[in-house]
Amino acid sequence: MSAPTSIALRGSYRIADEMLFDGVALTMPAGEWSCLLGRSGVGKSTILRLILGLETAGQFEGTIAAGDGKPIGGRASYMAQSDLLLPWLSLRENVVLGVRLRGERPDFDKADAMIAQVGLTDDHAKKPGALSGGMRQRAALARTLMEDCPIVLLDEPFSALDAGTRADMQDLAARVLAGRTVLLVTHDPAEACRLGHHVNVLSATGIAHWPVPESAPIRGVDDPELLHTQASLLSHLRGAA
Ligand SMILES: Nc1ncnc2c1ncn2[C@@H]1O[C@H](COP(=O)(O)OP(=O)(O)OP(=O)(O)O)[C@@H](O)[C@H]1O
Repeated sequence: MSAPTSIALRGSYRIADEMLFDGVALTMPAGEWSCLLGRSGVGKSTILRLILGLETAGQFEGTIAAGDGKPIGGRASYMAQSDLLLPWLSLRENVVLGVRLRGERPDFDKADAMIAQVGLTDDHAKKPGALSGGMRQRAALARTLMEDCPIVLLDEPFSALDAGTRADMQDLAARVLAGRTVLLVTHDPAEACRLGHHVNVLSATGIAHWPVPESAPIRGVDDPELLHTQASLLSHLRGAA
């Protein structure tokens, strides 16, 4: 993996004549997890797509740049809200899809180890249509974690999981993605406070930086400071809704 880099996005975004957000300044420090929260429809997924250089419905005015000055495309992996699993491929073939698309030889030992870590060994030969929503999300997570990219953008990657599995998958992602520049979009204040080196709340008028506990992520689910921080963040989000 090449060295991680910081990423900064500054600007405004409108759809047709409607301003969606203005005066946004989002910085993702190199090698750390930045979390992005905000009410539904405020533009969180749009920000991920803008960073990746993907098409969006509106127009962005501003700058998006990596700290090392190099292009972002080609060194970022992306887990979208929809799992993007190909229905005609087995779970195992879906997990190695990125490698195949680059014309490289899949490392099936690594893929099988990742499938085991997301708890899907017994299901590796099934097609996505035979998996539950949570199983599909774990398969998509395994595919994302297989990629050896220094920049990782995750759009609600744990939203379909039961509470216990969610905590396990957070632990796994934190371990596998340590040292990478990660942007995690989530609606869950507990998740953001557990995983984030930095927590950002997006609104129509900009980004608020939420203070995180002094302990380093990933934080224990029963860390008292974590519980206090996530409660005050939830109150803030309710007020902002
Ligand atoms: N293809 C599209 N055409 C028109 N408008 C769109 C399109 N995609 C998104 N939008 C609009 O852009 C705005 C931002 O959408 P986005 O998906 O970025 O929000 P979000 O904050 O990620 O929402 P959520 O938390 O519900 O996933 C929304 O108002 C949405 O209606």
